[in-house]
Amino acid sequence: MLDDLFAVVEERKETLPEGSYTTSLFTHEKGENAVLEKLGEEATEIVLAAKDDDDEELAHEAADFVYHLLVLLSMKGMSLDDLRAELEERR
Ligand SMILES: N=c1c2ncn([C@@H]3O[C@H](COP(=O)(O)OP(=O)(O)OP(=O)(O)O)[C@@H](O)[C@H]3O)c2ncn1[C@@H]1O[C@H](COP(=O)(O)O)[C@@H](O)[C@H]1O
Repeated sequence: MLDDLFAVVEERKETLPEGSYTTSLFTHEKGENAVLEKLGEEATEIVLAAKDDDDEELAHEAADFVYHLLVLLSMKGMSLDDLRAELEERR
């Protein structure tokens, strides 16, 4: 599932379809700073949701965070394999 989402992100980066939120992140319309800001905001929202024991909100914000993290990895020319390799090293 993460691989499917990452493939969509990579496809948006390649084709830049109009009207796509992901496209707006890969262009000057929003750009890398917007992705970094979102990650910061969502990290805070994750912490608050956890503190409030709000599972629904926690899942919502975690999903937002993961999506923006995949966009950032793609922006940096990285992939899920880089993440997997790092996690594997820790086993
Ligand atoms: N997973 C996501 C995804 N998660 C979050 N977002 C967008 O991220 C934006 C910013 O999130 P915010 O937290 O500011 O927005 P919010 O949820 O309204 O605000 P809060 O409630 O969190 O405060 C919103 O416009 C969301 O729509 C996403 N946009 C796209 N995707 C995936 O990417 C695919 C391609 O999307 P497009 O590029 O738009 O075609 C989609 O089919 C989805 O699978």
